[in-house]
Amino acid sequence: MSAALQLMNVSKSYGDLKALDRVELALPDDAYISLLGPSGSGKTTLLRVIAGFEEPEQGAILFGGKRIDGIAPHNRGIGFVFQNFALFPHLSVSENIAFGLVNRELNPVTDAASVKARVRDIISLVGLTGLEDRAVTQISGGQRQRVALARTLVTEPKMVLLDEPLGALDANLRSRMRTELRAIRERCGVTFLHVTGSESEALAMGDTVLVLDRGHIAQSAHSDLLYNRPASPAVARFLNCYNLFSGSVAGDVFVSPTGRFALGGFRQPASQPAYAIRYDRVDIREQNAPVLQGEVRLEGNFVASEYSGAAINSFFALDDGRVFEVETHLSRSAPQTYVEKGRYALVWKREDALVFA
Ligand SMILES: Nc1ncnc2c1ncn2[C@@H]1O[C@H](COP(=O)(O)OP(=O)(O)OP(=O)(O)O)[C@@H](O)[C@H]1O
Repeated sequence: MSAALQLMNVSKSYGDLKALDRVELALPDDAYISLLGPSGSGKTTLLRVIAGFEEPEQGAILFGGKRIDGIAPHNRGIGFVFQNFALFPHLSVSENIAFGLVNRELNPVTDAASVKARVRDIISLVGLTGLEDRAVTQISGGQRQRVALARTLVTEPKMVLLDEPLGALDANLRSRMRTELRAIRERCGVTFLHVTGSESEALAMGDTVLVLDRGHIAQSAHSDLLYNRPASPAVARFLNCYNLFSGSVAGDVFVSPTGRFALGGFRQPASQPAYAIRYDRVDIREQNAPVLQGEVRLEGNFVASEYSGAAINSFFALDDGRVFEVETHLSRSAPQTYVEKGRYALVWKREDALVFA
């Protein structure tokens, strides 16, 4: 796996604020990469530095083995798709797509027949055939998204950066466009680096998911690994599928203000000790149900449930006031009803917990 893009020790500050802090990164050729992080973690800044809209004050950026920091954005061979699509409202679908090709500084394509052929190919690639002459104000949000992508792809970039590309679409369309974007990328074979604040989008789309935390890469891993083995409590928190407790390890017990949990699960070295149990690894039982060998138990009062189609998420108030979440997949059991404020046992297997210590 060759590294198409490499960032070495890259930092970018705005005044006293370190938006990127010594970022180290190597992205492969021909892959879909998701970049996940909470608001303000530096995702957009990282894209802008790679694209050349911002220059880092420290470090080096290599693309295809050559240094590109200091080179103008349009000479980097990297395309950028903006969240709001940034289309020209007075131009048609094909005119929008042709614009970048005809007007680019480096190697503009001026021969009308070549422009037409390339625009036609790219329109077919992104699935817009039949809409060539339509004004971009008269197409749907998903179609506008494709025009924005086509406008970038027509210039044959070697990598495409997408800043929250599905953010402007409604939920239905967003999930359809996930599959579409992946399919388009596979057809054109260039690396997509897709910024998102949504953990489900990042996990669903990325061959690799990068997690950004306060300006540095907290983890870079395949979706599966990231989900099952977050590298730090911070990554587990962003994934929004773990109940997390801080505390410390004492022998074979994790001691937290909420309770004492017998250890037995995976241990991940970390500077901040924490205990994490995934929402979907917890059983909800009657308060007096027996606890089996190797199980860990907490008690909580039922607050509410939220139905999300394939699963139900139930929320319990623990005795220290914290909220504990349990996800029950409906393929595994019929929906249960719980008594409001009723007291229940929340039970999991020791080996299902992750311990950061
Ligand atoms: N032009 C700027 N001037 C000053 N501060 C900036 C500028 N751009 C970004 N920042 C700050 O840098 C940090 C990182 O911002 P960035 O936009 O990269 O985060 P993000 O992860 O993309 O956030 P969001 O998901 O909310 O878009 C934030 O604290 C932000 O306020």
